[in-house]
Amino acid sequence: MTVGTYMLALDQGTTSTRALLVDHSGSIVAIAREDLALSYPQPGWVEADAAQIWTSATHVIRNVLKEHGISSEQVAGIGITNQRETTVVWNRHTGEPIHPAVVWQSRQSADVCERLRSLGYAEGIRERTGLLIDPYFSGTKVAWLLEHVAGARELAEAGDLLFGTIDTWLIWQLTGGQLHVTDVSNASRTLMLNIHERQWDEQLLEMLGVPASMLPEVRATSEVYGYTQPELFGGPMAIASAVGDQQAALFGQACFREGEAKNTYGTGCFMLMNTGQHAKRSINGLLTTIAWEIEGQLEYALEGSVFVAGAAIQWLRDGLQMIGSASESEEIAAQTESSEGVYVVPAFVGLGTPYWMSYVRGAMFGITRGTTKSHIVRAVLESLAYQTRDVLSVMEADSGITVHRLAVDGGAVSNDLLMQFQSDVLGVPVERPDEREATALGAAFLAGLAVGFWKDKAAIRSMRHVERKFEPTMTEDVRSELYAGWQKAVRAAMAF
Ligand SMILES: Nc1ncnc2c1ncn2[C@@H]1O[C@H](COP(=O)(O)OP(=O)(O)O)[C@@H](O)[C@H]1O
Ligand SMILES: O=P(O)(O)OC[C@H](O)CO
Repeated sequence: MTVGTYMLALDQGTTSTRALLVDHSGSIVAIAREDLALSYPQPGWVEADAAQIWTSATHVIRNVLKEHGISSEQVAGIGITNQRETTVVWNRHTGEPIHPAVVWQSRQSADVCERLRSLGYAEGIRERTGLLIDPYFSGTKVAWLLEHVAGARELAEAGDLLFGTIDTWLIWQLTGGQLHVTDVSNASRTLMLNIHERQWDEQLLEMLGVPASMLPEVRATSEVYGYTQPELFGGPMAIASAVGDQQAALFGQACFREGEAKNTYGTGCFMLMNTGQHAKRSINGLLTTIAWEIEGQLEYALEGSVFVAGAAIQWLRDGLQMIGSASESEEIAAQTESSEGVYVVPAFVGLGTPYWMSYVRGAMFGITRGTTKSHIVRAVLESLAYQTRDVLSVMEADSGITVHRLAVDGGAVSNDLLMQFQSDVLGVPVERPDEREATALGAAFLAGLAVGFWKDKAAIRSMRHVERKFEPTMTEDVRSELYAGWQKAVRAAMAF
């Protein structure tokens, strides 16, 4: 069935768009990347340019093919993976977005959330969507756009507007406006999908004031949806998967069995545990989400979402200019053996799992006259690890499964100091795979299954190898004391 030599993964993340070629052995043979600018028009708001996201996708696909002398015929299929929840609303006739993309981190729909809460919708929403009422999710962002962009409501009612998460926006563009589709994993992040019935929920749409005509068709995670316009890349390529980036990483880490979990350290930090065919309900602020649908089989996951992880390192670099590059954070943090009582709570856009407090903002504690840049940089790195411990504790409590090793991936896992501290603060070994681009691999694998590039999950699992295992070396007393300090810092930030 397969004719191509490579799978192409298009990884559209919060801070960059990347195209990667993956060969039959599961190795990434080429990467092209373009960084993206975000804007922060008001405190707590985060927006992106949807047109720039699309053009960056065309650039990286063209570049990865060109730089490696590969034609579109040599590509067996494209797997798209994307930052989730980020919302684009555009005019179906002109293709023009009516507003910048509202990024997943953005808090501008906090008032919509207050209203939904005050109307007593929390329990129903939780039950149907597996999610909570929070500005994080697309549905409240669409409601906000329809309420705040002049003329949007009328256009939406007339059927002239389309909604999409980034997968939908890219597929619509790649197919010249022929396909308006999404996959179940992305749809399950919108607050509009009933995750048990696998369809848009009319009552939820009514609650949010979103006309059904705006919504894409919901498809499986691994299937050929259509083909790219031939003129874009020198010939058509099959679009064979769309998948939310965190679910993609779960797949890329071969967490196929119930109870297998991974943690991805990118802009945010997301821990997902496969729960098989059961949509497991959390009582501690985890989300229940669809992992993927393959050959008609839906699988679910529990998720802990941390809004600010690598973004805090970018803040050190761009906001405070304390470091010259993200990787320099390791060298500077290593100048001190400990953060000496300094804690940074990077709640720039509120707190996600397990707190879900949209109005909390960041804070720093424990500063003395002796505090230096390296203490602060170290405390920021440590905050990624503490937030992960917050999530892991509730993941174990809600799933009833003890995590004996944590599989990690994402941009920040190249930081050895962070990985060692992570293992220490969890008291659990941390396993870093040789191929750290688990998100892109997951998309390539899912698309590869759809076009017969790989036979099955067993073939995929055999391609995953651990590069380095970080073992805990800290004593339990030190671990408990440090973590107690973090919990105190979070409580203080929440009280501010
Ligand atoms: N060596 C490092 N130490 C700490 N953080 C890092 C390091 N390298 C990259 N990062 C962080 O990782 C993030 C980029 O990871 P990536 O997985 O590409 O994110 P995304 O998909 O969210 O755009 C950035 O926020 C960056 O600050
Ligand atoms: O851009 P990332 O990789 O941090 O992912 C963002 C998440 O999908 C948001 O839910």
